[in-house]
This record gives sequence, structure tokens and C-alpha cells, in this order.
Amino acid sequence: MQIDDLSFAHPGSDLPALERISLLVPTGESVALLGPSGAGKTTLLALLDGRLRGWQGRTSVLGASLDPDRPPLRARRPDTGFVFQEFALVERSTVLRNVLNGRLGRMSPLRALMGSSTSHDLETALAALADCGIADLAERRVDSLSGGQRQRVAIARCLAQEPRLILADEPVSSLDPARAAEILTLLTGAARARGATAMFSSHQPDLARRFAQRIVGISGGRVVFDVPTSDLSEEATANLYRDTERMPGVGLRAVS
Ligand SMILES: Nc1ncnc2c1ncn2[C@@H]1O[C@H](COP(=O)(O)OP(=O)(O)OP(=O)(O)O)[C@@H](O)[C@H]1O
Repeated sequence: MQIDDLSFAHPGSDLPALERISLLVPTGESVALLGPSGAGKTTLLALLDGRLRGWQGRTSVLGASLDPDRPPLRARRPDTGFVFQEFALVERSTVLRNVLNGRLGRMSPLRALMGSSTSHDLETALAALADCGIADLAERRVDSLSGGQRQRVAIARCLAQEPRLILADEPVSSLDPARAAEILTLLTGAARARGATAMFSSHQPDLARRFAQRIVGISGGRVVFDVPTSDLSEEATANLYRDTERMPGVGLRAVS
């Protein structure tokens, strides 16, 4: 993944959410995005997922340039998997049906429309459930699950998609420390086993250090540091959360 001089302002906003960001992420690396609320982490992940229009700069994901004016080609979309902070699951469907939804982008448009999966789709979904340790939950409805179980379903759905890039927006924000470590073990382990690149945002520097090979600090839409995890100092992390003066958006500026 290569990002050069990337800037973006949300529609209707005068302030940039991302400002002149440049990053180079080698294939297969696990990267954590750290930064205070409103720093731009979600925006960057959404942009890399091909969901935002009208940005400036150059961005190449999995060897193909993203176009600021149009969404990625349908054929390329399943290569990037996204784990949403709020899971984005179909609450009244079963776990298996949700995980099979991860296969939709790999089906022909007609099959996807009819929701008819092949035996390969089913095998892939079941393997993803097993990898996430929730094979026994396959027939349970999502609305009967705990937060940690839902998070596993969201990751299983992402893995069923067979992505080469996994983007995850605060994947462990609602979990206790032990569950959070389990989920990040799962996410980064699955990415490594598949040779996939992983990028996740977090508010927990300790977990980022433990599970990412590279840590990118963002504040006020800018990259403040971009270092191998072993080079990240406590001071740099502390400063990242102290430095809120440049934060765009309401309610986030340092009060003088
Ligand atoms: N849809 C939107 N419209 C206008 N401004 C937005 C929108 N989404 C985010 N922003 C603004 O863009 C900036 C970056 O927000 P973003 O959600 O990317 O930050 P973040 O680092 O993910 O924060 P958090 O850790 O709280 O999730 C903020 O100033 C925010 O208010």
C-alpha cells in the first residue's frame, strides 16, 4: 500500500480530516493506527476501503491505484475486507448467514442477487468460523450473542471474503482486556497466515505495540510518527495524546 500526499475534507466541512498523508506499507505487514478521537483514523480506513470520493493525492492499494472520483472496480472490491467498529452484522440472521455474506463479492452478480452460495462458499465460510473459534455458533442468531462473539462473527465474515488487505476500525474497543487481546491475536494471526496486510485503529497503545509490526501515529489528520513497533518510545505515544491543538472538528480542541 502506498499513499502519497493524501488530503481529504468530509463534504460540508472546511477543515481537512486528512492532511498530506504519506505512508508506505509493505505487503503482509500489520499496522496499527494510533491517535486521539477525531484524529482521522476512521476516515483513513474508509478511504483505503474505497468508500470516499473527492480526495487529493495518490493512493495505491494492492497494486492498483484508487480513483478519487469513483469506487473500486467490482472485481477488486473483495480483496479488501473491513471489520467495522459496530460490527455491521444482520442481527436477525444466523451467524453462518452473516459469514456467508462475506462471500457475496466473490459471487457472480446473479448468484449474489439470489443469495445462492456454492459448496466452495459454504466450505470457506465454515473454515472462517472454525478459524475464529465459533463453529459451534453457526446456527445461532446474531442478536443472541455477546459483544466478543459478535466481533468474532465480524472477523469471520471478513476472512470468508478471502481479502488480501484487512482493515479494522477499533476492532476491540468494546471488549475487556483479555477478550481484546484474543481478538487481536485472531485478526493479526489470520492476516499473517494468509499473507494479508492488516491495518487496525486503536486507542490502546499497549495492544498496538503487542500486535502490530508498525505503528502510525495520527493527530489532526496528519501523520505524527510512522515507526517499526520496536522504535516507538513512550514519549512519542504520550505526546500523541497530548497534542490535540491541531484537531479539526468540534469539541476536540485543547481548551485554553
Ligand atoms: N461524515 C463526516 N462529516 C463531516 N466531518 C466528519 C465526518 N466523519 C468524520 N468527520 C470529522 O473528520 C475528523 C476525523 O474523524 P475520524 O472519525 O476519522 O477520527 P478518528 O480518529 O477515527 O476518531 P475516533 O477515534 O473518535 O473514532 C473529525 O474532525 C470528525 O469530526
